[in-house]
Amino acid sequence: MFSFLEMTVSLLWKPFHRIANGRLMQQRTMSLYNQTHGFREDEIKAKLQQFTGGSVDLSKEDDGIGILTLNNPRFMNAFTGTMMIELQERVAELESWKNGKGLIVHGAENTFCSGSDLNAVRTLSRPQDGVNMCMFMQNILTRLMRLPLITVALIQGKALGGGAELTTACDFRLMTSESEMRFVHKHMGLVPGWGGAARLVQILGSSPALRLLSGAEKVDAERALCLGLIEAVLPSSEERRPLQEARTWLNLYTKGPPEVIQSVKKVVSAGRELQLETALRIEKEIFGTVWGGPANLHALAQRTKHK
Ligand SMILES: CC[C@@H](C(=O)O)C(=O)SCCNC(=O)CCNC(=O)[C@H](O)C(C)(C)COP(=O)(O)OP(=O)(O)OC[C@H]1O[C@@H](n2cnc3c(N)ncnc32)[C@H](O)[C@@H]1OP(=O)(O)O
Repeated sequence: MFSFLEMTVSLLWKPFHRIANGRLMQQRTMSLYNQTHGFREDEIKAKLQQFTGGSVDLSKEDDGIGILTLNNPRFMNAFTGTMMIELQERVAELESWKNGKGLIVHGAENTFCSGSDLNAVRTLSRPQDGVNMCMFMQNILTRLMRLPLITVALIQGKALGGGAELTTACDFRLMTSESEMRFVHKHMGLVPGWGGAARLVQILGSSPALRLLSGAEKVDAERALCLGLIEAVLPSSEERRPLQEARTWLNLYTKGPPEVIQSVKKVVSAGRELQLETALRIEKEIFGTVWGGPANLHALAQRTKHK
């Protein structure tokens, strides 16, 4: 089974870059699981629709930074079934955001997310229901991870279970000093199912990942920074200022035209997921979409000195 980017390489690279970019986007949105894996998306969505409450809100700002808010604070922003479906819809919107450069994922009312809604989990207790929900969320979080945007999880309060897994699907994580991440799955007789284990190993290496999963250890901001799980501990812990601090941090990496920022993320995604030669070919093709482009020609005309 070819990965979405390896299939991209097999495409004839046409001189009309917009066609190529369009195909790149199409490949990016291809799902990990489909009917050949026994995944019946309509069936799982019909089940998830029964578990209502909360919302996943998206604000696409003029500066190219999106704010994705997990909004179910009465229940610590736990993911209801309808929130899982809304997350899929928001990710699809972001995949086609031409002026997008960055995304901050956070929770409402000073806490991140406490994982799946346990009321839904108790009802979806048949093994196949769990596997179907797992494939549904892995499809979404893989598409989130592959967005051509620089993504940051802003962790305030608690990121537990699937909430902790969601943070690993972002490029970066920022925590406030009183926040906590915890992969509690072992205490539920489970392992991560939304892809959090595989991504945690990629982020930390297998030994630290095994400790956090087998110990279901509380990870505070200081320890997360020491592990390399987060980029920075934000100075403020009250409700609203951390979001501004996260925007300021993200702005350090999203200065520039959207097409350039998106291309930077695409070449890094290729290097992160693909065999070297395939990644090199993708890099070459993405390079071809920006070489001689408006940003490149403007920079050349400026005789810029990078002091
Ligand atoms: C693949 C992973 C995925 C899965 O297996 O499907 C999962 O993520 S499973 C869920 C894993 N998450 C948890 O087990 C967290 C459970 N919650 C807690 O441990 C605590 O609530 C907390 C998050 C540490 C917060 O504790 P506290 O500050 O004491 O607040 P409360 O416990 O009173 O919570 C307030 C309110 O919210 C409800 N709540 C919290 N988390 C969930 C949840 N995941 N699902 C449903 N409801 C949740 C909690 O029950 C309280 O409601 P009331 O009891 O009605 O007041």
